[in-house]
Amino acid sequence: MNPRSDLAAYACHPAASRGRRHPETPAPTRSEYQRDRDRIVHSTAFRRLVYKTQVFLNHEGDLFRTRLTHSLEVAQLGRSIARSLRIDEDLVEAISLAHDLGHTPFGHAGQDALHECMADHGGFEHNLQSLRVVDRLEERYPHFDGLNLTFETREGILKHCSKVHAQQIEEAEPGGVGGRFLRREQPSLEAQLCNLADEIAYNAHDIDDGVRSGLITLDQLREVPLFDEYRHAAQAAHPHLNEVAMHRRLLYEAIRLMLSAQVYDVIDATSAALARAAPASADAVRLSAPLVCFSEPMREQSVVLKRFLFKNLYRHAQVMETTGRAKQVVRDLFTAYLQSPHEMKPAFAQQASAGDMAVKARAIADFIAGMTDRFAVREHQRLTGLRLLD
Ligand SMILES: Nc1nc2c(ncn2[C@H]2C[C@H](O)[C@@H](COP(=O)(O)OP(=O)(O)OP(=O)(O)O)O2)c(=O)[nH]1
Repeated sequence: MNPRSDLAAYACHPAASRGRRHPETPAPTRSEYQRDRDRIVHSTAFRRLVYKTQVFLNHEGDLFRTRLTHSLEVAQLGRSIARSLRIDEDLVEAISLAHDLGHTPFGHAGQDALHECMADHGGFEHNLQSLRVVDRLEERYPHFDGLNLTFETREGILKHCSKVHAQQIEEAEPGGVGGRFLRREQPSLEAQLCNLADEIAYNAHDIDDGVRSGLITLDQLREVPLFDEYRHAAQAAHPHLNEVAMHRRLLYEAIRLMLSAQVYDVIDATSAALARAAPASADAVRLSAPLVCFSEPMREQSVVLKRFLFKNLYRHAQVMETTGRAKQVVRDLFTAYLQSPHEMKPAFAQQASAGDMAVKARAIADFIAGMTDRFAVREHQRLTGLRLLD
């Protein structure tokens, strides 16, 4: 091991990685986690994120977040916190950029519909699918499937996992990334940080996209104390932002202040938790509760913001209406490929015809999950003659 003085003892040190499933010669100039990050950025699944829904369907507007811009924002927030905590920024970046690779087209609507279609075949879950993408579905290297990422990046990607799935992963890969769910252990600090950065990022950008879309208003946001506090701070510091023509800048400034406050809060609360727990190694952070955390008041405020977004944006009638049509597209695609697997790309068609019903269903789920929104819409039109989404 080659300890790096910029990293704390509790950080994941790349030279002490638990390694890759297929051994490879180390890169001459890059750390193992840099190499993971680079593999993710060059993957096909990563490029597809640009045309995948975060909340608003991809065709609804060019300026809304997509899974790609969301992942970049998570990486940005994660890296800046990681540097302050002296944990590995490259690992945080790799996990952040890969955490949503398994998302279906049409965001939560697509995932829910695919989960229903797969009810008799083990279901569908985007976290498991993200791992499946980096472990199996990417086809880029001569001697292995997937990207052959390090244990630490793969473990960070698998944010949630049921006991049943964890057991299956553990049987296939003893001592692997499923084990911590069976032992009820937290992952590395880098992975813990990505989970929180994900939440901070989407809470902030969904306010921005929600107001941009007109589905929520600045006035409504008065009921969210976290946002309201920084809106008032922005108005007090810059009175000209009260003019109606300046309201977009007011929104940005309030979000900017809110983001900064959350970042500093995580740094302070986590530093205090680390000081109390005093973990002497990367393994010593694997406790039952996360060490990367908000302070209690910030956590409570963040929950209020989340609830507001859920009620007023994610369950808005207009979002629900497109959600219904997006689910129909996914269900119809699944039915069409079940009847005619040869309509899929050859690799998936071949897979579907090579096994029993469960193998066939999984091949169809993999094919659909990999689609971008617009590819799914076009494919649906080709197979059904209907255009449900424009
Ligand atoms: N349209 C819609 N969007 C939702 C819903 N629930 C969450 N979202 C939005 C909020 C965020 O922009 C994003 C977060 O979803 P993710 O799938 O990335 O995170 P989630 O916490 O559901 O899963 P995760 O813990 O990351 O595995 O999706 C929903 O029911 N409908």
